[in-house]
Amino acid sequence: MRQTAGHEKGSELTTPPNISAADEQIEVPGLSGLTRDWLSAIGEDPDREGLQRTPHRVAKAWGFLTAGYGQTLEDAAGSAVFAAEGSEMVIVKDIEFYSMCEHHMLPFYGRAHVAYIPGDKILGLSKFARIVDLYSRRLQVQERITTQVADAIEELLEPKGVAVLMEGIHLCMAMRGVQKQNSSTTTSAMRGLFRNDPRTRAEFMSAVQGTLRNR
Ligand SMILES: Nc1nc2c(ncn2[C@@H]2O[C@H](COP(=O)(O)OP(=O)(O)OP(=O)(O)O)[C@@H](O)[C@H]2O)c(=O)[nH]1
Ligand SMILES: [Zn+2]
Repeated sequence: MRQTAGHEKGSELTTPPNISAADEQIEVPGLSGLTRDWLSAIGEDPDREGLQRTPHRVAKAWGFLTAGYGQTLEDAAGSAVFAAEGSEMVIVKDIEFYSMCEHHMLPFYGRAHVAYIPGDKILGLSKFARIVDLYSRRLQVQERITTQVADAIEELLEPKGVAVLMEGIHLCMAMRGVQKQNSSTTTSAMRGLFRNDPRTRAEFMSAVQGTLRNR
């Protein structure tokens, strides 16, 4: 796996390892040359004015879109595990995500909803979004992101239950291939009480229901 250090980060190595706007400036090594070839392969002239800087822009954009490869769960969320303050369900909903499908390298995007029931530990709220980004910013399938987010929360918090629900729109199904503009895909991972107790699952589903696709 590519590491952040391979991104020619230079003096920025001292900055916190969170994904930030600075990551956008880091080119994936070697990608600009490949992008030049790609442009030629599709019949473009990589030297025409509008495309001259495109290989570098693409290499930077992909540095951002795949920044998750250079991060660990500890980097993303390890600093904000605290002693529990209660044992009621916590729901962080409407976390937008953007990812790239591993089959076509085209975007899919949507919203993630994450809930857990604490055991002895709780997590800083922003870290749920950081965990979603950590696993979205790679080549992915939606099911795997969903499972990885649930696994990560279990690993960090050992909670009584975890629920992750993701709704995604896949451009590989809209702008090419089957060309279905209105379909969306929902994936879920239910663990512990969310799997075993129908009332807990129902409480979560009703909390996130209104937010599902209506756009
Ligand atoms: N399960 C799953 N499938 C996905 C995801 N993203 C894209 N796909 C699917 O991956 C499949 C790849 O199918 P293939 O038949 O190998 O590729 P293809 O000929 O380009 O397929 P079409 O998209 O049907 O034209 C397609 O059905 C995509 O819709 C995802 O996140 N999860
Ligand atoms: Zn695809």
